[in-house]
Amino acid sequence: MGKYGPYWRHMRKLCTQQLLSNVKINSFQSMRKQELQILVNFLEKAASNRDVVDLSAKLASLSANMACLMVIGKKYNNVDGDFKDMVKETSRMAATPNLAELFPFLRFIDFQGSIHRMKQIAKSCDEFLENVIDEHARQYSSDQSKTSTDMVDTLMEIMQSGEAEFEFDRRHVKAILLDLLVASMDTSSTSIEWILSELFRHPNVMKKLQSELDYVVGQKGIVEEKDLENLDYLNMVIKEGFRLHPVAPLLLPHESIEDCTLDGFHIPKGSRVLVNVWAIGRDPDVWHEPEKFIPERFVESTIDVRGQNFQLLPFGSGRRSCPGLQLGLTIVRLVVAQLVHSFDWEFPNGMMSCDINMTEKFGLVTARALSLMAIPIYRLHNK
Ligand code: HEM
Repeated sequence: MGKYGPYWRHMRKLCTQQLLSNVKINSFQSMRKQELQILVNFLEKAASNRDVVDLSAKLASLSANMACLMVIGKKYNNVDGDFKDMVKETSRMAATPNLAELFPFLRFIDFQGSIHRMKQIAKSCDEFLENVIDEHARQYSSDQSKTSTDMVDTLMEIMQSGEAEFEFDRRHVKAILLDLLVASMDTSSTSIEWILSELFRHPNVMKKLQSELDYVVGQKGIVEEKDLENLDYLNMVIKEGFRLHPVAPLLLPHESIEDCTLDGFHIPKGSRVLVNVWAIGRDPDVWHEPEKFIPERFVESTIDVRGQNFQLLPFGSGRRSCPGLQLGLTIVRLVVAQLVHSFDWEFPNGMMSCDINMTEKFGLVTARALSLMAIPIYRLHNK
């Protein structure tokens, strides 16, 4: 979301107060329920056929559909293919080391061709978002009574009302839309994949979580968002998953805004600072048996993921921390709870759960290197 300053502060305030507030997030609750139900129906069918499911692909599609419905009002599956490629390419390019940052003279010859490619992508994104805004404007003029639904509607209302405290036109709307889409698409699904992978590898933890779900949710089958606050063990599982697998292992690059000294190191103002939250989460000076997945370590612990406890920072901390934390946490907790409550899981070719490959693929969002493949077994009607 750009460099820290008055512009950034206005944009951040707009995002947190208008787009990612609890009221706004709750207004998308039924959409989340509907999308999750589509996945559960698919998995029930796969269970009756004993089909192997590519959970990574299914979760990516669920999370992208939720993000696109919320931001631009249509499913990712119905968006044109060019846009999907652009989003993937933007994340890939953002994670590719750029030599021109170390050797500024290379910027003029665009040694890696990245500047040229970024300009092409920016142009295509711009065209796509212009179309999205035009479509919304057309719908609005043909149906004045339409109440605000997706985030484009909200942003256009702010733009047209002229009530923004700062200059706010189409350029700003497009910038916010792109940020929200890129930031929300892969983060939730990748977190869910890692947490499920750990649960698959730890059948005792899985059983304990299913017992909690049976007790709190019962046999009604559907986990409601209001159930989440009563699922203490689920919360521990989620924290432990984020500790071992923060999806942005180096957060986003930060910049020091004043000179400071840290552990005897002088860090001049204007330095690029990368915070290795992956290493912090596995630091043996901070965590007992850090490589092991033990949700019980959070029993009677006040450590949380919201940026107050520096040993666990999957969403960053402070003014640049993730503004989508509440939404991201809701989606991750809801989807994990539902998939664990409705199904037991087996693995293809007689593979044992302890053999699930946990290799990481480095990127802006660090995902599993190999897709998570599993066979769902519907468990509720057996009880
Ligand atoms: C489980 C899901 C998510 C995780 C783990 C996550 C994690 C993060 C992290 C680590 C950062 C960088 C913080 C830093 O550098 O200090 C970030 C930034 C950001 N996130 Fe999230 N995020 C998630 C979901 C979302 C969602 C759903 C949205 C919006 C709909 C969102 C919007 C953003 C934005 C706009 C930024 C940039 C903030 C800035 O530049 O100041 N995130 N996120």
